[in-house]
Amino acid sequence: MLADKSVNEHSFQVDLRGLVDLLSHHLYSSPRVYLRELLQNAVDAVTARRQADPSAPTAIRITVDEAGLRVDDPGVGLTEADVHRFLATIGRSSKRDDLEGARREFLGQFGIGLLACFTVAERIRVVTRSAADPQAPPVEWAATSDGTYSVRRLGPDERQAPGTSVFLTPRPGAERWFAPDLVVELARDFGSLLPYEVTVDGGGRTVRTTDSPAVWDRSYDSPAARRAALLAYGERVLGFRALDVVELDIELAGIRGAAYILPQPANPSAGGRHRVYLKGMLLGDATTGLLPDWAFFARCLVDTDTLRPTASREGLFEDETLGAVREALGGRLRDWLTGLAAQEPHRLAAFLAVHNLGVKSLARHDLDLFRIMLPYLEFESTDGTVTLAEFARRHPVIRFTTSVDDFRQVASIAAAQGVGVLNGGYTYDAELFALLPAVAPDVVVEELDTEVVTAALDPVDQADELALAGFLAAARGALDPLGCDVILRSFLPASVSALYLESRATRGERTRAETAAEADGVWAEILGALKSEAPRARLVLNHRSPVVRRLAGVRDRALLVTTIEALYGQALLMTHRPLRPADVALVNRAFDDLLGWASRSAAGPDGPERLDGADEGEETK
Ligand SMILES: Nc1ncnc2c1ncn2[C@@H]1O[C@H](COP(=O)(O)OP(=O)(O)OP(=O)(O)O)[C@@H](O)[C@H]1O
Repeated sequence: MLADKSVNEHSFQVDLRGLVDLLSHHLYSSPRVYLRELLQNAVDAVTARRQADPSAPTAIRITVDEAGLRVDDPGVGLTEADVHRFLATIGRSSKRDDLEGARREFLGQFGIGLLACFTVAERIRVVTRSAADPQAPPVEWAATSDGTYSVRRLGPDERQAPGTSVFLTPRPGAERWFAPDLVVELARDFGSLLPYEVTVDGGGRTVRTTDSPAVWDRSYDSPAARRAALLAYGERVLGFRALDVVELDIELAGIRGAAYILPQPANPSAGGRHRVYLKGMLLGDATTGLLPDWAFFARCLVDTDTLRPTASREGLFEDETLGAVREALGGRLRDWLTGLAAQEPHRLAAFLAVHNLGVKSLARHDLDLFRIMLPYLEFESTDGTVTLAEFARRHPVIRFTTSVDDFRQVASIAAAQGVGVLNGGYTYDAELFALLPAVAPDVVVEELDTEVVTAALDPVDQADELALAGFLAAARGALDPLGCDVILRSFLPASVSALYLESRATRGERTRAETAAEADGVWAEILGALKSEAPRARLVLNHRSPVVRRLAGVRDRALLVTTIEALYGQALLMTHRPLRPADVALVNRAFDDLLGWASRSAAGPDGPERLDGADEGEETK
């Protein structure tokens, strides 16, 4: 193939000022990271020197004065050629030749970190002398934020010891980032776990800002002392006294630290926010992705040397390693939970009192855990708050509703008849009930059908039914247009006069019919075609109720209708469901009429008889 002579190869042109601005001002969320980048370079330089000379000094010193800030490290330093290669070339890093190896050893890797200093400095000056090449003279590199720099070879006496000093001159308006107290705070926040001692000189005092080895790497007299130290450390750094602390030590992934169990319920969708250090340097205190979603009840404080940072060093890079670490840490928390269940049930109970929801969420995906937690997880039921194990012992068939409304509708009635019902209306509960046979094969679980409740109610004697025949006929006539049948049963508690029962199919059909009535054209046709023969709703009148019994003696048909409408309304209200407009109108009318009756009977001298009298009846409608 002949080369196309009209095609010219070009290199990208870079607007240096724009690039410096982009990297220094827009990559990081706050200028405070400038100190982290300086510390990181100093630590990496010391590490690099100690690879060749394990006895090399390690102390890093930060000095703050009127001129600005200075960081001195006794690290590997740079030759003049290194300065041109690494300091003057954006995106080139000495720490990346052998990428995987470098990642394990060094904190930096992208070759852009130093530019973060331009967020607070107008000038960066580096004076450095190589430890690798003792004959090489010291060099000075000075750069300004407009993207220009100069390199100057220094005399051998201008810097004798190998290592590097970085000087920052504050940018006008950014002086507050150089206040000694703030510098101490930043050095502590980012670098308290760094492996080499860091001190800050400024404001007339010298402060050591490193606090290594980390609290989990120290030795203690007893496990109790260790636990107390971990808890105290968590309280100081995270700001809360944890319910419990779980040590995290995953050697393969180079992870050390602890998970602190939140003392208050956490929002499952908020995502875990963890304080993560990479090789002793703080990555962030709201780092996400470290634990599985279900473990939202824990906040971690960990140091790792395998996970990778994003370029801004403010988050974890989502890769396979992070996925594996997440799984391993999740495993640790699960082991802790199962361990508590087996050995310290009182502590488990305290945990569940706060984090019931998290554990339920987890148990849905983890049958082993569900089995272990079965004796401890609590649910609302007609027997009160119970564990599933307790409930199964009392009820051969476990029945549950899938909504809180359904539960309220039947709970007291079912309980009075001895039918046990669990409320599956709360988050995750119905899912767990349905999973129950998978962990307890001899348990029968059924979603509650209103038929079951009806069947549990005692039928009444024929004679009693006959005595109320007039009332029942009036009731059926009044409620038929509302799609509701009327039946008579005898049940406890006697204080409930009427019960409104509606299966889910009935409710669905009712919603369909209402929508069809409002819809027009094609929709009305489609909804019409979906019409089904769902069982009708039922108003179950309670023969044990004194109110219902007394109705047998009422002759006035109008009053009977008003009363049945009032009972229907009362039963509907007990279901806690939204009322249809037709129901609201009916309930209002019924209560108005009842008030009318009551006021007339109270006003008249022989009022009570009037309830049975036909003369006033017409006026009630
Ligand atoms: N204190 C120092 N001592 C020796 N070399 C240094 C020092 N500071 C910077 N360098 C050199 O300058 C290079 C660029 O530094 P820079 O901070 O911009 O990037 P990095 O540390 O390599 O990566 P990152 O962008 O992830 O921080 C480094 O790779 C290193 O070779």
